[in-house]
Amino acid sequence: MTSAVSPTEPQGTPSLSDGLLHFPTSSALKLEPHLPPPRSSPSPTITMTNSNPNQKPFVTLTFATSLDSSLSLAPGVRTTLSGPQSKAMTHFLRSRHAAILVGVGTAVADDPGLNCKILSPLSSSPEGVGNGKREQHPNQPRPIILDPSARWEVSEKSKVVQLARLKQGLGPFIFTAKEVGEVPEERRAVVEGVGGKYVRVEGLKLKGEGKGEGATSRESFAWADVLRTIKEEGLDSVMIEGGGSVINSLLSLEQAGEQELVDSVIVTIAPTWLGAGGVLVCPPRAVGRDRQPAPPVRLRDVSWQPLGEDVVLCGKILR
Ligand SMILES: NC(=O)C1=CN([C@@H]2O[C@H](COP(=O)(O)OP(=O)(O)OC[C@H]3O[C@@H](n4cnc5c(N)ncnc54)[C@H](O)[C@@H]3O)[C@@H](O)[C@H]2O)C=CC1
Ligand SMILES: Nc1nc(O)c(N)c(N[C@@H]2O[C@H](COP(=O)(O)O)[C@@H](O)[C@H]2O)n1
Repeated sequence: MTSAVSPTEPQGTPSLSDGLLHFPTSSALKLEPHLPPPRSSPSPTITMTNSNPNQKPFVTLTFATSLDSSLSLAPGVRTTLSGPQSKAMTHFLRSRHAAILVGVGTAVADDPGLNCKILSPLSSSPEGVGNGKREQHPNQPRPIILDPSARWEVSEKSKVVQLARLKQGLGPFIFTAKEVGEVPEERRAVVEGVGGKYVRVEGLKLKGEGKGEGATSRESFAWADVLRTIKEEGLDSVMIEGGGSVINSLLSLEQAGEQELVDSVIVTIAPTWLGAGGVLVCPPRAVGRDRQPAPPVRLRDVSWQPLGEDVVLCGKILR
């Protein structure tokens, strides 16, 4: 971790007095080959459904990791890994995606804002000399929370709700296996009151883990169903931020060569070891038909960009 920064403390950013972040154009240009096409207009408050729902959205897998592949010190502990410059990079990515997806574990642990705090390009410089005003970027991503059993106790106090109320972000779409009528009425009212909604995803599967005594099962959507639902909501691109269970389940599909869902991978690597007990990015190793380990997943078209004390790795999954 950086010299003066505690990983569990909120960290300083290259923000100006109003909290807005600046990401230099020169750094943004280096990311361009790894991004979806620019969004033409700000996200509408009411999303239009897509006329061609059969394709999937552009999928960017992006997260910040330590040198020992940890996303956080422990499950449920919000942990700062990105330094100021790479944090600004993440918020730039948020301006370039129609949606941002996290699992309910992250929503509960982090109470995230899931908005974009990048300065509007109309402000044209950190000092705001463009149109003379300093404004937040107009392209806000739609927060999506994967919450099959609707366990997230979203309320007026949730950061994502507060930001949407202030028009500094969009209301969340909560992907659940529940019928909308089964979701507690007060939570539904909060979410719908800021332009969000509960979205029922079909095709929930029970995944068994372990055998015999102590075996558990957990509910999981097929990723193809999640992505199709995102596209049907009129959202053409999604950045998948975490946490561990979301990232590992997505990577395990790529690892097994079962499905090719991820278009781009953008990882911030921070110069720190979080130690044992963290939430790891470590997908299960794929096994071939002969029961031997399958070739591991690798990135191609790789680029590395130092940002402050971190390095940002971009690539595409080698097919
Ligand atoms: N460093 C970073 O960039 C990030 C760090 N984090 C950290 O990760 C930790 C949370 O990670 P986890 O505990 O693994 O929780 P998680 O955020 O991955 O959520 C797990 C839950 O999401 C749901 N889920 C996941 N995959 C699903 C699927 N295919 N279908 C349906 N539902 C699905 C399930 O309900 C599951 O219990 C937190 O400590 C958080 O701070 C989270 C995001 C980014
Ligand atoms: N890029 C990045 N760097 C870190 O150090 C992080 N801890 C995270 N976490 C992700 O960002 C969310 C919190 O940020 P906001 O409140 O939404 O601004 C958190 O929930 C993770 O998804 N990311």
